[in-house]
Amino acid sequence: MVELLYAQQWLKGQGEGLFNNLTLSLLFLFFFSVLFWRKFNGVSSTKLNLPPSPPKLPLIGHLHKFHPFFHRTCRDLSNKYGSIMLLQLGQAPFLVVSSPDTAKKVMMTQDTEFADRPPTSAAKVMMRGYTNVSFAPYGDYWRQGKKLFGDGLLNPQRVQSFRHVREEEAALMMEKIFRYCSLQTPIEDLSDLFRAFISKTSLRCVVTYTSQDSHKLADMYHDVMTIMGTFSFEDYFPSFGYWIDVLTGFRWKLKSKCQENDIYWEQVIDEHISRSTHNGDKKDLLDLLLQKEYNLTRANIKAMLTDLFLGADDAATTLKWAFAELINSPNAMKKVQEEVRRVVGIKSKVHEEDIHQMEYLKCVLKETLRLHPAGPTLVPRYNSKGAIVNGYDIPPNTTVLVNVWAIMRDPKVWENAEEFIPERFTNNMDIKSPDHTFVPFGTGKRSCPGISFGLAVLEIFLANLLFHFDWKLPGDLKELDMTEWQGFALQMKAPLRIIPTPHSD
Ligand code: HEM
Repeated sequence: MVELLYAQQWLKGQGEGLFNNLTLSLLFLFFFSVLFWRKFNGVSSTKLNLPPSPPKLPLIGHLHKFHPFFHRTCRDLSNKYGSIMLLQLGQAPFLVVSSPDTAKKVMMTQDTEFADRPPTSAAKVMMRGYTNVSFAPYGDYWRQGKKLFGDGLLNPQRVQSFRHVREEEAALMMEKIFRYCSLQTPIEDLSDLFRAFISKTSLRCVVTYTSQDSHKLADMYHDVMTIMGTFSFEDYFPSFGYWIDVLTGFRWKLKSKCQENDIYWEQVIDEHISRSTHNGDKKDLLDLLLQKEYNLTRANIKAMLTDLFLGADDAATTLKWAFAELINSPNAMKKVQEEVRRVVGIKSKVHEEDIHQMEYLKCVLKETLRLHPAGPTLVPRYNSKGAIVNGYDIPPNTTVLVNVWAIMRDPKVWENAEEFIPERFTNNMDIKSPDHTFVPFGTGKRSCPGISFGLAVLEIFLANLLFHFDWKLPGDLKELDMTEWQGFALQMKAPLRIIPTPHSD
């Protein structure tokens, strides 16, 4: 029972407001678990050479060990049980990989064996039966989707073609901040502006024209990220968890977010179709997705659009961390501002060609992604068939978490691993290091296709923020609170409350 109380504490942290009926739910959980205990633990695993695993409890397996932050608990357990470790979370087996060598096997060498994604209740609903790219089962549909994303939006040539959109939106965000300066009060949360303007930039790249409100989109996706990261009983207790999710209100919340999302995209698509019959706008990604030859239904298209805006939210999250790290590291802030201002010189704003000369700015972003990867255990992988890794048997239908957060903070690999030191990247390390010690976007078949797009957005926004303004914390505050908050992405919990002053030189 003590263990259930631990679990209760943990679950409470996962989704505020969703667990009013938690006690009732846990009673159900206990009742059903007793019923299913024999069935799910009766399977003999004695013949298999399974990876090491901590002692587990009946019914809930290792669930009780989980502090709100998966990646931190996994790192602590891996320090004790090894860099490849099998956990049982409720009824679901999880493989946790925490060393560069084993990560390379799972993501590259044995890529095809682990190229699926696990079924999760949130992705099933939000992604209309896994018909987006990031949760699509490995196969032809996923391949076609990833290619369409590349051709229409994400390949380097397309990313380059959207340069004017990024520059315009960055300039608009600066205008907005200039207006705050005259008020002489702190901006309550600068990261709200990051999300709004990055979403708007992405929306303008995906669909050349829409009258829909992009600020609404930013808020909507922030909520989607939250609900995608909320604990679902069904994911851990597939045989009965659905009904507990109904009781807790999770299913209702999921459906209503999905409907809101649906209505938004329906309007964008309808408007796009009626407009493109009347004028000759340049073809955009939405045109491509609507082409008959690809056989995509409206539901498929909406799922794919959802994918892209989760990526935009990741970029906004990364910008917030980068900015916060700079505020807390005055030396790094001074150095990067000097670089940006030297390169831009007497021009009135940052242009993208300037960025090529901003080596330290790029180091700042890499160091941010090392310490605060948006996906600390990546998007989970899944093996539909049994596999062997490092001589261990991995049972079929295991969810695989590659703990890149732990790998990128491993003191055996990184000197002063917990400190923000952008200089460590002056060796021009690639954004995917071949030895797998630095892999914030994953590697292999399921790696992030949005790297060029995401980095281009981050660089121009950050450079502008550093060029135009000096920044200080309100009152006597010396440092920002860097406490994490885990939704679908790893976020910074505290708002970015800060005072801008226009830089005049
Ligand atoms: C700083 C920004 C971003 C970060 C840190 C990030 C990170 C990631 C990570 C860790 C994964 C999982 C990789 C794996 O499982 O190996 C991923 C997948 C993905 N990302 Fe990104 N991402 C970012 C921006 C974007 C953007 C801007 C887009 C699109 C507009 C995007 C689209 C995707 C898609 C579609 C997938 C799924 C790929 C697949 O399953 O094949 N991401 N991203």
